Amino acid sequence: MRDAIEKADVLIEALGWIRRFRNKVTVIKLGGSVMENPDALRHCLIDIVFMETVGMRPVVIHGGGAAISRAMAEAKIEPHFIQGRRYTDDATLKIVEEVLAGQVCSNITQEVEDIGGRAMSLNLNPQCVLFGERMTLPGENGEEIDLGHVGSVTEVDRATIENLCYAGQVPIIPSMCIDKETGQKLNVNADTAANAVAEALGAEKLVFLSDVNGVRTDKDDPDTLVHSLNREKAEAMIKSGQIATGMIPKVEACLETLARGVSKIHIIDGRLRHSLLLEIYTNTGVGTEIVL
Ligand SMILES: Nc1ncnc2c1ncn2[C@@H]1O[C@H](COP(=O)(O)OP(=O)(O)O)[C@@H](O)[C@H]1O
Ligand SMILES: CC(=O)N[C@@H](CCC(=O)OP(=O)(O)O)C(=O)O
Repeated sequence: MRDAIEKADVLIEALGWIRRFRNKVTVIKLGGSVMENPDALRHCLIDIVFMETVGMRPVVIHGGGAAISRAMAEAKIEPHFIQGRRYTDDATLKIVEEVLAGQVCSNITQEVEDIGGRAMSLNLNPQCVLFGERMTLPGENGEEIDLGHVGSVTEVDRATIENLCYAGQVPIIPSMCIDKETGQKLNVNADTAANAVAEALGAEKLVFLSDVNGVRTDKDDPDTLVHSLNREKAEAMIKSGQIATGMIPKVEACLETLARGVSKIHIIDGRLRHSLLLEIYTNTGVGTEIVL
């Protein structure tokens, strides 16, 4: 009986949060690293179906960097990353599209349906909701670094995403966009895509599900988790090399998005069972909160 009462207590604790986030959009970025673990992915998707069922409006943006690199290895193409972004030539773009807009997006959509939720894949064919333009990165001496077919999102089809949400469907969006002027498909870093969508939708929350417990001062030591990270500290950690690889675009994009009005951003461990529910529906904060 005591166990049952404790379970009911948990539901009551969630009640306030369920009310607070009812009808509010939360953008969830599913990192490729967490999707490498099918059990972890399944539990993340169960949490997302729960959120939708209790009236939240979850929107999923997914990456798939590890799966792309694997497919490239099979095709004997060496991946090349510049400041956390994949240099994308024609052959790489073809693989990115097959893996992200094809396999990964379909797998997530199918799995949400298998769990009992409703999902809609917004891959490029036939429906694209992310539009953008080719981007470059600034080099050390002020020159522009070319990344090939890599883009940044400049326009989000908000109406399509919101209509799906309000019809009880979870939109599943791969991190690719189309350049409206040229029709060219572009590879987008999934963290920057998630930030663009959160900003365009005026999301209440943006949550990154990764394969680490958050930002750490020593990237290999989970005990060095930084619970709250502001711009000054983030910039210093990037400069010193403490924040490296894929964590750089994630943190940079989060700081930009906060400055543009999304109020809550968290990086949490998608491998920790129910980390998403813990973050949203309990008083136990997990991971790193990014603040201005
Ligand atoms: N300071 C840091 N704290 C935590 N992780 C870091 C840090 N610096 C670099 N990383 C790396 O960033 C990775 C997460 O980014 P990324 O590989 O892009 O994953 P995801 O697929 O979840 O976006 C971690 O697995 C870790 O290796
Ligand atoms: C331009 C660029 O780097 N695009 C990424 C898109 C996928 C991604 O970001 O996946 P994760 O979230 O798993 O890292 C890439 O090609 O890997």
